[in-house]
Amino acid sequence: MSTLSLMPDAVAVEKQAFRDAMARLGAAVNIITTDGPAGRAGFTASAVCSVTDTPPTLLVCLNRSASVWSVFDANRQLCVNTLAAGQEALSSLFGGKTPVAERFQAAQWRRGVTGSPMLEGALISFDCRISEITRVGTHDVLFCEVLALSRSDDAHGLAWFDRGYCPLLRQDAR
Ligand SMILES: NC(=O)c1ccc[n+]([C@@H]2O[C@H](COP(=O)([O-])OP(=O)(O)OC[C@H]3O[C@@H](n4cnc5c(N)ncnc54)[C@H](O)[C@@H]3O)[C@@H](O)[C@H]2O)c1
Ligand SMILES: Cc1cc2c(cc1C)N(C[C@H](O)[C@H](O)[C@H](O)COP(=O)(O)O)c1[nH]c(=O)[nH]c(=O)c1N2
Repeated sequence: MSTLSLMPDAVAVEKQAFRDAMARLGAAVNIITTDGPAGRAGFTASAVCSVTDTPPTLLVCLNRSASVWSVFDANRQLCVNTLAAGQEALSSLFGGKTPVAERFQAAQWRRGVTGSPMLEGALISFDCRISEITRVGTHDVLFCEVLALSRSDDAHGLAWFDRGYCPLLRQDAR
């Protein structure tokens, strides 16, 4: 077992060391979608977490160099579709360089209250308005107020861990 010691006088952690470290944090896999005046777009994100329940708010980190960035920035509404086990191919499609129309052709969608595409068969979908955006380094942190929820009760979860997909079994299936 190797140990990486963090020296008190360390000035910076290299980008690759940071990514290698972050690869050890398992996270849910989400397809973030939007539709509105600037058009429809979607991308895969693991950088999603709960902020507060009053008002119900989560955050999504979006790289400003992503082709979809300007669409999210203009529409100011989005849907976080958390993937279920078995939806790995959709994650790869929305996480690659595939044209946006092709990404959406691969699944069934309906409209949430904001008009953003909600994924049929998602583990859970959070339909949101973007309440605030903060710039940090290369990314925008999108704070999203949750306006509506839609869930699948029978599906198992999916995690991104160690640069690969891992199914997450619900308690009653273990
Ligand atoms: N937060 C993000 O922007 C983010 C998160 C996960 C994956 N990705 C992208 O998906 C692809 C595959 O990722 P991977 O996990 O197989 O290997 P990787 O080595 O690129 O990333 C390992 C981990 O580092 C973090 N990370 C990667 N790129 C980042 C970035 N630009 N900003 C902040 N954190 C970042 C994520 O937690 C990721 O799981 C890469 O192109 C990566 O950039 C981006
Ligand atoms: C598993 C996984 C997880 C993430 C990503 C990829 C994958 C495969 N990507 C990258 C993101 O999905 C990708 O850059 C977009 O699809 C935009 O790509 P284009 O610029 O449109 O080709 C990503 N990007 C981002 O800005 N925030 C994130 O949290 C994540 N997380």
